[in-house]
Amino acid sequence: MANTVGHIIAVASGKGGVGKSTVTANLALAMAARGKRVGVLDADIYGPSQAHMLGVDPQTRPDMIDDKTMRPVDAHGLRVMSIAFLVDVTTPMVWRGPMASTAFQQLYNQTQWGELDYLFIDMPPGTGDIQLTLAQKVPVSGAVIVTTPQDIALLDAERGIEMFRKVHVPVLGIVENMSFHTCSCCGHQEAIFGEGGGQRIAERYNAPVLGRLPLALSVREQMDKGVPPVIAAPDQPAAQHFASIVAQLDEACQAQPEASGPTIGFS
Ligand SMILES: Nc1ncnc2c1ncn2[C@@H]1O[C@H](COP(=O)(O)OP(=O)(O)OP(=O)(O)O)[C@@H](O)[C@H]1O
Repeated sequence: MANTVGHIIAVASGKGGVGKSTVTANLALAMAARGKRVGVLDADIYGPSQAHMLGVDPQTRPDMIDDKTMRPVDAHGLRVMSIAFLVDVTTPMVWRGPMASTAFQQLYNQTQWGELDYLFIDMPPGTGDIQLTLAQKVPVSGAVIVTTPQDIALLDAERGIEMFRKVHVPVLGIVENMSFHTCSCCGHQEAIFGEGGGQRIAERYNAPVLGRLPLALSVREQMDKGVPPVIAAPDQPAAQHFASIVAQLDEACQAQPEASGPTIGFS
C-alpha cells in the first residue's frame, strides 16, 4: 500500500518541558475529531512520550509487514509510531546525533502510514541533528512552535523560529502553553510564567498566535492517564482551545498548493 500524506506538521519548541508533546497529542486528536485521518510520529528519540500520553501499553510492539516495514500502532484512532515501541523506554538512548537522525528517518520511512490527511511530528527540543534531517528529508508543510510566556523559553523559541526560517520551513504559528492559571477556589486568573510573550515573538516574526492554553491540573492528570483533554473532556476550555488551533492549521494547510502533499517512500 502506498503512503500518501496530505500535510506534515512539525511541532517544535526551543526549550524542553514547555508542553510540546502535550500539544502534539492534543492537536492530532483535535484534527481527527474534524474527521481527518491523522498520524503521529514521535521524533523525540531521546525522550519519547507519545506512547504514554496516548495511553499505549509500553510493551506494545508494532506489527512487522516484512523485514523493512511496520504498521503504526493505533491509539485513540491515531496511527502512531515511536522509538518507544522498539526499545525498552527505561533504557537511556546513548546515541550520537547522526544515529538519532538515522533512527528518525527509519521511523518515518519504514512505517506504513497508508493514506493520511495529516501527520504530526513531535520534535525533540532544540535545534539539533533531527531538526536538520527533518528540513532536508521531510516535505513538511510547516512548523508549529510551542512556548511558555517565560523569557527563557521565548529566547529558545526564537532560536527555533530562526532555524526553521533558515531551512525554508514555514512557521504556521505559535502556541503559547501554560499562559494562565485559573484558581479552582476563587476563579482568579494568574499569568504564572508572565504575559504577552507569545504575542511579542509572533509580531517580531510575523506569525500568528494560534492559541493560548491554560496551565491546568486537569490537563496534567489527563495526560498522565493517557487520555488527553481533547477526548477526556471535549467540552472543557483546554479541548476547545485545541479545536480552535487545528481549525486554523487546517485552513492554512488547505490554502497551500495540492502538489505539496508528499508521498513517503520505503527506503
Ligand atoms: N497546559 C498544561 N497544563 C498542565 N500541565 C501541562 C500543560 N502542558 C504540559 N503539561 C505537563 O507538563 C509536563 C511537560 O509536558 P510535555 O512533556 O508535553 O513537554 P515537552 O515540551 O514535550 O517536554 P520534552 O522537552 O521533555 O519533550 C507534562 O507532565 C505535562 O503533562
